[in-house]
Amino acid sequence: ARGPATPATTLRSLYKLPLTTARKISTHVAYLAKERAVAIEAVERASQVCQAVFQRLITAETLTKKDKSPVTVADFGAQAVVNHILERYFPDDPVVGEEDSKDLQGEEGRVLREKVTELVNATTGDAMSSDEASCFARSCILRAIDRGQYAGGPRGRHWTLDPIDGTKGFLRGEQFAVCLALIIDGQVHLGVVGCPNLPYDMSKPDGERGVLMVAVKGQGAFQRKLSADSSEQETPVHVSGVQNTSDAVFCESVEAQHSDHSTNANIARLLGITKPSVRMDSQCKYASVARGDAEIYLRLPVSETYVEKIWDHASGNIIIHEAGGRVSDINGKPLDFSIGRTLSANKGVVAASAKIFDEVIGAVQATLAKDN
Ligand SMILES: Nc1ncnc2c1ncn2[C@@H]1O[C@H](COP(=O)(O)OS(=O)(=O)O)[C@@H](OP(=O)(O)O)[C@H]1O
Ligand SMILES: [Mg+2]
Repeated sequence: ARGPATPATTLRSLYKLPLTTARKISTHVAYLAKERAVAIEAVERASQVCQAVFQRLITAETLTKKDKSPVTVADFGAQAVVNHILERYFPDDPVVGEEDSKDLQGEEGRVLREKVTELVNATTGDAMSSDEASCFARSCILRAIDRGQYAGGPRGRHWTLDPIDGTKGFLRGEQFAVCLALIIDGQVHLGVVGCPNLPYDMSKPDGERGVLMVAVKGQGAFQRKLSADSSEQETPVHVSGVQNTSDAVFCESVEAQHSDHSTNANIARLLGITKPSVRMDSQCKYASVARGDAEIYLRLPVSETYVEKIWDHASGNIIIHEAGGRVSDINGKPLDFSIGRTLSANKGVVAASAKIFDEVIGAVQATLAKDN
């Protein structure tokens, strides 16, 4: 007698495949399929929260005063939305998130808490039941944000979230990203980066903006239009085919405190690079290398004491690998996501297409040896 239909038996009858082949394909297709879909939904919703804040709260006045409060509202709102969606579908998965609810608590946090609650309800109202919405209006918003307090580590699965990566870029109306990744036994298995201000096609820099990039271990990296409906096509992305480093473009942080521009420039010189660097905030730099807009991402540390955070690199790391590139620290050591909330075993970050990666690390090492 026939048993219930499984993904494998469905594929076998659909495509007239031998069962062994259908089984292989079905495992491949199904691996983290639910996590992938939920992560995309969460990043899309959080990106909408950020864009709503940008439109409503950022004014000429907040910019001239260098007022950071709009980004604070968006940061908390985006983390609340992502954590809420993750809890609904994966209640047992802990989250390592950048924010905690301290600043929203008690009488002192009341104004900010009300702003965040109002924002989340306005942007996600249609996605929430009335019970959920009224829960958000009470205390659930704080609880959702604080689901991000997990310590991380080498065992089991956990998510890591940067609700707004590139806060300064966000305030300037330039590049920022919503970044969500799934880490299993210390390795990144799924990464999503939402880049609301990144042109969809770099050959048309003034064209449509908003890119979502996604990668699952072993399945390649893809981009789609942010906020596209789910039937919209995803297209695979690949790193650049440039073989000669002198033809390469490199990208780096906008902020000189986050990455050493002068050391980056010395490395570029050694590689024969003549084109100016592309300065861009956030993990959009990883997305740019993944789809071949640039060949190299250099993040040479400025401070001896700063330790990189896992949420600033996890999604970008898997997207680069799945697009055919490589990522390591400045000594060529893979980024170690198994330690906890930080990348304490690594110093700095270098990402490049696989063909030129060894040469880039060689130039990084030679430059550092000369400087010391
Ligand atoms: N000292 C120091 N060194 C290195 N990195 C630091 C440092 N201080 C902060 N950060 C982290 O940098 C994140 C943003 O850096 P980016 O390179 O992505 O953007 S930027 O161009 O520098 O704005 C930024 O992420 P967000 O806070 O999410 O914007 C920080 O986590
Ligand atoms: Mg960040």
